[in-house]
Amino acid sequence: MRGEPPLPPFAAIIVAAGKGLRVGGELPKQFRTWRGRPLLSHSVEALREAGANPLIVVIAQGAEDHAREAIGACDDIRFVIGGSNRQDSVAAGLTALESDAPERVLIHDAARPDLPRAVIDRLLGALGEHPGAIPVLPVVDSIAVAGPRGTMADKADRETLRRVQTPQAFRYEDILGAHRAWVGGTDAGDDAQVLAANGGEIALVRGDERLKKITFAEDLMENASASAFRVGQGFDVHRLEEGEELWLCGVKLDHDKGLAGHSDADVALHAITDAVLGAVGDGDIGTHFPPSDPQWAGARSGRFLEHAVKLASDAGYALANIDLTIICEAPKIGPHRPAMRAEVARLTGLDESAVSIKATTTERLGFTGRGEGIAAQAIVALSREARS
Ligand SMILES: Nc1ccn([C@@H]2O[C@H](COP(=O)(O)OP(=O)(O)OP(=O)(O)O)[C@@H](O)[C@H]2O)c(=O)n1
Ligand SMILES: C[C@](O)(CO)[C@H](O)COP(=O)(O)O
Repeated sequence: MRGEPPLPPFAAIIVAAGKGLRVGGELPKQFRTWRGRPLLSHSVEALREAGANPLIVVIAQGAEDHAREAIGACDDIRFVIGGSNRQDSVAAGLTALESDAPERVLIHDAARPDLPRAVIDRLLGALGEHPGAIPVLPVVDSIAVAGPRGTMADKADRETLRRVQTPQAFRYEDILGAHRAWVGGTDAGDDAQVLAANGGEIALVRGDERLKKITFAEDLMENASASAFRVGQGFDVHRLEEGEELWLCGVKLDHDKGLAGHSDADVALHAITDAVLGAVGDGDIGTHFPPSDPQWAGARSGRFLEHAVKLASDAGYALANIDLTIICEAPKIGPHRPAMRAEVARLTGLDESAVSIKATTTERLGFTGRGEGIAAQAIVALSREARS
């Protein structure tokens, strides 16, 4: 606990059943890494620390494993399967609380990971007077109403407008009744709109800029707007064994020994892949392709690198250059350098001039010197992709 005084009892629902289409990528944004750990885990921790009980996390069908992995120890959390839109997911969470019948409930987007305790305090405080309370921020830009042909149709008075965040706080019976009574047809933008449509008055309390919603790929990157470049480094070692194939940079080399590993053990591509993942702060090769997973047995490592480059692109970054060093006594890398360079360029979409492949020995010292294994290290630079 952070040492703040206890709050009156309240339940909480975190909706995390969305697809994260605007962020893109295979893994929905709530399970992606933000500030070093899964996005979902941030709101879970904030609400847990504030004393939310029960704490419901609404997830999509089939997402249980991702959710458990994201949250870690989760005996105190109830998972509920959500619906095809946010409103249905909230309704599923509210229904799951029926037997608990809490007095108050906070409804929060997993997509808003930085949840200050002071906002929770303000919201619950406002519930003394009102059946609902939401955190809002002023609008600081002037507002244009867009017309059908991409021209300005009208202006709006920003003084009366507010940006609405979550969590949103409600008296449970009121918000449950309002969701059940909803006849709005189209999706409500949020739960305050659902309660207001049923006659409930909503208090506006001060929100917090930190509660920004992660909506686009660049939002996942800390200080993304300020960071035009990213740098990552990767290092890997594989054992040389007789009877194995030797793959380096996606090229098969003739040699009396090959590298052993779960995949094709291409130590050079593994180092580059880890460097790319490091540059975007998205785990390492084992996070995305666990050695325990049989589907990666014998896999071509080019797939790993292509995936890492795609993740970087999803995060708004393009590879700028690669500098790789392969450390071994034999085979000689020089004769294979052009083929390796061409293959790495093909896998990453880089021009060959941006792919440097160097080799060195360790003067017969250590495991590489004794020919027991090959090591590789890579540094990559990424630059921000221009987005419209
Ligand atoms: N069927 C849905 C859709 C959304 N959400 C949740 O509602 C919150 C706000 O939605 P949004 O930011 O739009 O997330 P997504 O719907 O996942 O994003 P996108 O619209 O880009 O697909 C998110 O925490 C999301 O997981 C949900 O629980 N169930
Ligand atoms: C609920 C919400 O976060 C309040 O601002 C917002 O309406 C969610 O919108 P989305 O389109 O589902 O991201």
